[in-house]
Amino acid sequence: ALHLAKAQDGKSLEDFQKVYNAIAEKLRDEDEFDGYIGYGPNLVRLSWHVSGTFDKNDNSGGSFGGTYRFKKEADDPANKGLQNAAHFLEPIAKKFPWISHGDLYTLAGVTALQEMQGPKIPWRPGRVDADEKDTPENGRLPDASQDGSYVRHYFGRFGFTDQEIVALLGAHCLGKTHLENSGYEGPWGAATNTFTNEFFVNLLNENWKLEKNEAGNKQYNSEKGYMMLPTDYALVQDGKFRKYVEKYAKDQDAFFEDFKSAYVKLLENGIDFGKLGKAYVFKTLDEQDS
Ligand code: HEM
Ligand SMILES: Cc1nc2ccccn2c1N
Repeated sequence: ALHLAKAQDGKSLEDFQKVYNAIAEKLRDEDEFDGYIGYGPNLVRLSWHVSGTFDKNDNSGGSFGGTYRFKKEADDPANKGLQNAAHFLEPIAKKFPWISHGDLYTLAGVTALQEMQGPKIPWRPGRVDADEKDTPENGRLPDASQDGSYVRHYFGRFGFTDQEIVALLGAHCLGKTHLENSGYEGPWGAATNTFTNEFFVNLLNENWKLEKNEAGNKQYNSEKGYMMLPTDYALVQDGKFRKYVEKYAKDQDAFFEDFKSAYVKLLENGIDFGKLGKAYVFKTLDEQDS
C-alpha cells in the first residue's frame, strides 16, 4: 500500500515557513558556492534524487522514508556531488529536529526553486523516516548517455507522460554538470541560478555539436560554451518530446505551470496524504517584511 502521511503534532504553516526562511537565508549567505552559482541547484537536484528512486511497481523508494540519510543511498555514484546539499542542510535539521528527513529534503528543493524566482510549489508535509533496511538499492537514477526511448521508458516507472517528462527536465536550466561528479562538464548558460525556460530556448536555438569531453563521454556543446547531456538533447531529437520543447520555449508561463505540477507529482509519488488537508504555499523572503 502507499505510505500514509502522518501530521507532525501541532506543526502548522508558520512552523514550516520558519524552516523555509532558515534555508532561504542560508542560501543568500552562502552565495559563493560553486563559482557563485550557490546551493540552490544542488538542493533541487537532491530533492529530485531522493524522489527519483520511487518504483510504482512495488511502491519502494521515493521521498517518504528519507533514506538518503543512510550511507548506501548517499554513496550511490549517481548521487556524487549531493554531499554539498546534505552538508548545507545539517544545521537546518539540528535547528528543527521535529521535521522528518523526507520533508526536509523536499522542502529544501521547493525553497530553492521559489528563491530562484521559479513558480510557487504547493508542498505537503507528513513523510515519516524509514529504517535503514528500507533503503532502496543503488542504480535507480537515470543514465545521462541515453536516448529518447530510454528517457520515456525510465520515467514510465513513475507513470509520467511525455509532457511531464519534458516539463520536469526544464530544471536543467539550473546549475551545471561537474566532471568530477558525473563525467560531464559545463554550464547550461548564463542564468544558472535563476529558474527560467532557457533550457528549452537554448535547446532549439543553439548550434549543438556532439563532442567527447575530457572524461571520454559524449556531450553536446555550443559556441557560447553551453552544454547539454545526450538525454537533454533527446528531447529535440524525439518528435513527441520536441513539440513540448517548442511549447515551453515560446511560453514560460506554460512551462512554470506544467513544471510545478510535474515536480509536485515527483515529490509526492507513492504517498497517501489522506485527509491531511491542503498543501502549503510558502512566501518567498522578498514577499515577507523581513
Ligand atoms: C533523464 C533524467 C535526468 C538525467 C540523466 C540527469 C542527469 C544529470 C547530470 C549528469 C547532472 C550533473 C551532475 C553533476 O555533474 O554535478 C545533473 C544535474 C542537475 N540535475 Fe539532472 N538529470 C535528470 C533529470 C533531472 C530532473 C527531473 C531534475 C529536477 C526536477 C534535475 C535537476 C538537476 C539540477 C538542478 C542539476 C544541477 C545540479 C548542480 O548544479 O549541482 N535533473 N543532472
Ligand atoms: C545549465 C545546465 N544545468 C544542467 C544540469 C544537468 C544537465 C545539463 N545542464 C545544463 N545544461
